[in-house]
Amino acid sequence: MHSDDKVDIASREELEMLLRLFYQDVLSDPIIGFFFTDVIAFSLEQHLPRVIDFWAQILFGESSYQGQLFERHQHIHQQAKLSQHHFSRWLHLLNNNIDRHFEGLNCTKMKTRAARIAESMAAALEQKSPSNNPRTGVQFFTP
Ligand code: HEM
Repeated sequence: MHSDDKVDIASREELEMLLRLFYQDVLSDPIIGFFFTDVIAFSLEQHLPRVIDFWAQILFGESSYQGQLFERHQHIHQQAKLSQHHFSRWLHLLNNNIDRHFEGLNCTKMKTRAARIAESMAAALEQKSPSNNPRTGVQFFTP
């Protein structure tokens, strides 16, 4: 579907607009909202600059992101398991917000990269998960 009133994500201002809408959905979401409201003491205003840096690096080639992406999510995962259906929901909300407001190459890039990062993050967390492996029955941590 082509729409003339949509533009590509081309600046930090547009990233901020998109991410504010995304986190508005995330925070009130019945499936993943609790990670942000109950599991982590989450502050949107503290989080936004880091997440804008993160995406500006991927989309605009800035070298702005200084964070610890995996460690942050591993910390969450240790308190409440981040499962595949949480990642699917997160991606769904992101893709929805991108498609509702923007259109173009950076949109495709953001959706593709998000899916790839989510996949590798989920796989890495699963490996370190403090639970039984359902496929092999191997117990990684003794109670
Ligand atoms: C179910 C999926 C996810 C949940 C529930 C989730 C939740 C969170 C939460 C609660 C934080 C704040 C952590 C803190 O302040 O200590 C955070 C940080 C962050 N998340 Fe996620 N996240 C998910 C998936 C992703 C994915 C797939 C990406 C990237 C494609 C991502 C990118 C980020 C970034 C860049 C930060 C900032 C990290 C930093 O401070 O350096 N998240 N996430």
